[in-house]
Amino acid sequence: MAVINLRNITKQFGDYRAVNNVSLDIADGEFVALLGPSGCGKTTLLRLLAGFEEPDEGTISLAGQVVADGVSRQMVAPEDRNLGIVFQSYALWPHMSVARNVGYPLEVRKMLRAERDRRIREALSIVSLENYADRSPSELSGGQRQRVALARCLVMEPRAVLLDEPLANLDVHLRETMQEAFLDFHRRTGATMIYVTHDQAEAMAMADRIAVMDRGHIRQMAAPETLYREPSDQMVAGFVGAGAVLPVGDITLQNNGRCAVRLGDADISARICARVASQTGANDALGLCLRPEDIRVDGHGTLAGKVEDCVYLGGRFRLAVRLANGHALPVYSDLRARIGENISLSVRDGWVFSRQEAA
Ligand SMILES: Nc1ncnc2c1ncn2[C@@H]1O[C@H](COP(=O)(O)OP(=O)(O)OP(=O)(O)O)[C@@H](O)[C@H]1O
Repeated sequence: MAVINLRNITKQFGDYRAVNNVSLDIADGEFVALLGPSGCGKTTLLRLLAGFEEPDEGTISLAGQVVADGVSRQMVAPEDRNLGIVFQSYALWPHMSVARNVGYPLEVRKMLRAERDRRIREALSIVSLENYADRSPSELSGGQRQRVALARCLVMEPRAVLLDEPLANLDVHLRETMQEAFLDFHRRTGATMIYVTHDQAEAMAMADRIAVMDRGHIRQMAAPETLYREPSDQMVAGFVGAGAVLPVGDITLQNNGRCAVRLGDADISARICARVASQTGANDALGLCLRPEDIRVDGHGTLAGKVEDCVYLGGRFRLAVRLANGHALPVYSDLRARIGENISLSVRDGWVFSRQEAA
């Protein structure tokens, strides 16, 4: 499976830059999610990779072969890129059995029957549908249909599998089951996978790395835990995970990549992004990202707030707390709290970063 390289890719529709100077390297066998709000350019980036769109600038290489070049206008056709594609709509033939749907791309290529049947059996087994070969797609659930679509791209032994919001049509329960199915597929095939979604939980659950996109740019590309703990800017901090980004006043640098931040009456010790550590002091360009698991409801805490909402999550409560400075903070608590109750919080960690966009 392939190494994929995008260099300075730009795609313009009229005077709107749907993809703006994007560079991206995807390793062999990696599972990468393209995550971002509606209209940020995820699907356009996937379509550029697939060959359905031509870049205005930049180059795309698959396993070292240039397949699109914005300067020379060199383009390898989608069918010659050997990429498997799974869409939101399953695009199965309703009049063909599951097995024939899966084997159809091989039939088109005139592959011999015996080899075709072997590959169909193997692909159906990978997606755990070996007992459904003779059914018609109308006799399957949405999740099973999506697994047929996965098996169909697998028989082609593609360089990589591109998935465009493949779970968007499924209900919440089935989405979780299918996340397991995709992870299992990834483990068993070692395929390079590029997965478009606007659902951060889905991206976090599956991807080795996530590229967070916003208005045509990649804001940050990192492992899910790095995006969550160390977002590079305000957009990423707000889009990935629960929590709050608060403006901070005076910041004093400490040792070991940490700093002291004044927030209301509380002094908080937080981690600080190396890139902005030189900008400490009174600085309203810096923000403090607080995640709920780093905050405790604590009679001795120094950060004061008032409970505005309390929701039972099973095992714990999620409180919406309004701080004296007017900002809202999500907090987890073992105990139920009354709406309007004054509570004190202690903060054991936070992350200070630049609120300005890096790009
Ligand atoms: N063929 C096209 N012609 C004109 N504008 C387009 C075309 N395709 C996409 N766009 C515009 O480019 C921008 C990015 O679209 P894209 O489909 O890549 O976004 P997305 O992040 O996948 O969004 P969604 O999650 O809603 O599918 C949007 O503003 C969209 O309207």
